[in-house]
Amino acid sequence: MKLIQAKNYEEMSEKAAAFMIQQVQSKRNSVLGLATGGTVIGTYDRIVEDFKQSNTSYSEVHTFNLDEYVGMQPSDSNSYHSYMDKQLFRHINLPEDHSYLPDGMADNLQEECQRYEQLIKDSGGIDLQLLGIGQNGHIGFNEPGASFDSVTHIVNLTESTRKANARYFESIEEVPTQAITMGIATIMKSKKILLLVSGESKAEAISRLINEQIHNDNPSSVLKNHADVTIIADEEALSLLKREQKEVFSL
Ligand SMILES: O=P(O)(O)OC[C@H]1O[C@](O)(CO)[C@@H](O)[C@@H]1O
Repeated sequence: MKLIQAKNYEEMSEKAAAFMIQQVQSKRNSVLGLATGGTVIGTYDRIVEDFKQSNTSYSEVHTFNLDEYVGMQPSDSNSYHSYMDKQLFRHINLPEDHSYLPDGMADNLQEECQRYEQLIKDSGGIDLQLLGIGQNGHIGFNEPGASFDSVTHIVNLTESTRKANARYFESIEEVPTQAITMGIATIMKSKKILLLVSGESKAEAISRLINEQIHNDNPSSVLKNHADVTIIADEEALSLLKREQKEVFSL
């Protein structure tokens, strides 16, 4: 794992956008794995700014999102379909039929999981997967206890994740109880992984990822088994790590 330290959220977002843009510029038909949530919004903003000012083209790129809520219409403002459209897709020249998210409204959710996993395989696999991390160490919606062998599947969301995501809804009761998520094995098959971590609320999660043994109690710890992971984290997120620990991984 490599660690790139950033001063704050803005600097983390700039560095992350530069990393993603570099991927697309070096391989025009990159397959990108994308995440939702608060952490990655600044990164998408900067990718959009760059698109407006430069020649970076997304016309040959394909994207696969990590997850989507079960039982939520794509048109619902809280769906991850809506989030991606609002934050990124409508602002860049990514063809409409090049972006994929799981269909949380599918009649047969099991079949939908298999179909999604197959689509990723058929695309040639993900070149660069962007990840955030949950306070409990989740990646995608792979909650503590998730099997490291899991592929795309349906999950029951933990109370802590529903609480953390309730900020986007009127009340916690409205937060869905299930989601479809890429599994840990799906994520680990990506050729490169970029993990973004920002703020004090994630300090414990990143400290556990670096300090603890690899165990499925902490899903993010599996990333230590991947050959090409870059973490971009800001000072608040790194506040529980000692200087020597940061230096071991720093670029
Ligand atoms: O960036 P946030 O909002 O803290 O969320 C962390 C992670 O949890 C999720 O919301 C769950 O999938 C991811 O989308 C995100 O990367």
